[in-house]
Amino acid sequence: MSSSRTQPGYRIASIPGDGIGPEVISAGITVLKKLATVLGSFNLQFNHFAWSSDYYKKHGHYIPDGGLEDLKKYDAIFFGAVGAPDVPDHISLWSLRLALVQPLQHYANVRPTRVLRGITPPLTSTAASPSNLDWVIIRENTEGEYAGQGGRTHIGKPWEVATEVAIFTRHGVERLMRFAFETARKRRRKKLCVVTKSNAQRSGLVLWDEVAKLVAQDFPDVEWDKMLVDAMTTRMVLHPETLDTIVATNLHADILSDLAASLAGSIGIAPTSNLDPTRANPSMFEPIHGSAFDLVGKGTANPVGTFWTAAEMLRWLGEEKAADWLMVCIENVTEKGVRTPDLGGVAETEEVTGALCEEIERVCSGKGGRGSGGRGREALEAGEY
Ligand SMILES: NC(=O)C1=CN([C@@H]2O[C@H](COP(=O)(O)OP(=O)(O)OC[C@H]3O[C@@H](n4cnc5c(N)ncnc54)[C@H](O)[C@@H]3O)[C@@H](O)[C@H]2O)C=CC1
Ligand SMILES: CC(=O)C(=O)O
Ligand SMILES: [K+]
Ligand SMILES: [Mn+2]
Repeated sequence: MSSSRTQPGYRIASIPGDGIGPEVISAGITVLKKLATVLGSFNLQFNHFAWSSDYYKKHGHYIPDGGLEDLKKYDAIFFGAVGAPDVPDHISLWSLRLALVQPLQHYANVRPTRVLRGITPPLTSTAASPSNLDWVIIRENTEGEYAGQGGRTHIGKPWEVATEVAIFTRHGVERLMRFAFETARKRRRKKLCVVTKSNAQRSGLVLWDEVAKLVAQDFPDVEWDKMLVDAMTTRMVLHPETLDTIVATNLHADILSDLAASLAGSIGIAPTSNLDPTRANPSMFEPIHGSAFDLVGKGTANPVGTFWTAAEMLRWLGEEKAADWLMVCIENVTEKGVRTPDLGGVAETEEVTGALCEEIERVCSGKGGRGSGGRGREALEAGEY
């Protein structure tokens, strides 16, 4: 790779996947390359993997032999989405996304949500204002309801039986709870809400609660509470200011995090990090949304979720400052009103991407100033963001 002795370089495996995945990943790579060029403090090298539903239809598999081992040579994976109208969703999801996060032990799925500058959340009559909707949802990502345990017998017969067994291991729950408490501890409010359903789910979720309580003893500085998942939806809508860090099971957090993104504006803005916190394997970064067949080819997919994802990826790689600057530039663009239709705007994916590249040039190359609209480099260096 091309990194000089003084510059860190990162090898990124990009897997755009299906539907709008390639549209938003291409936008994300454009922005990341721009940022790396303008800052000049690190190098990024992208290698593309064509693993997708089209590839599956040609080859009979999503991940070729040795593919997983290849991926392990990269510093991070930049993923779009998987899912196509002519492949059953459980085949596509299990053959690509879940076929990566499980063996790569991406047990912590991290989903921050807040109201970006300039965006008016859809439910303006509730409390979801920028100052009080600022959350991180930690989703258990390798077991629970998506452990893959189950099966079907007597297929097609009237007496057919199908099982879908949720798996909760003490090891899996404990490592996730530790990660969640640590995340909460690093945030200003040091608050954690443990989402559960231990009234109806009387085994796995009872273990979940017990382990949360045990782990909490090691974090006396974190204020925590417990909430049943059904009631949690109302708390998110009506009392967002009472929440900060949230930990939930694979299924519960999958649902709550789409709700969270929409409360903050749109499913099109939110990022996801699939982390192996031990760093034994490269972690994987993707927007929260899926392949959105309904938007494919229209050029209006919101790329902001992928841009925010790119910032989270840089942060995980150790490029904290670049991540902060990218977020400031993203919010300068949302504040200017260059937005896709899901956010009430008229801009296309390409226009938002172009506006962000211009903003990166303006702010990060030192040309930006406080008076020139949005926030500039001086403000960044003064810590005013
Ligand atoms: N991580 C992954 O790869 C995921 C894959 N999927 C797959 O994606 C396919 C479609 O699933 P859906 O349930 O429809 O979820 P989806 O997230 O693809 O779309 C839900 C709704 O949000 C809108 N939307 C999504 N992303 C957007 C963006 N960037 N900008 C503007 N609007 C956006 C879509 O137009 C649609 O109306 C399925 O095959 C599903 O299995 C779904 C979620 C995650
Ligand atoms: C598959 C899915 O919906 C997710 O990972 O969020
Ligand atoms: K995705
Ligand atoms: Mn989801």
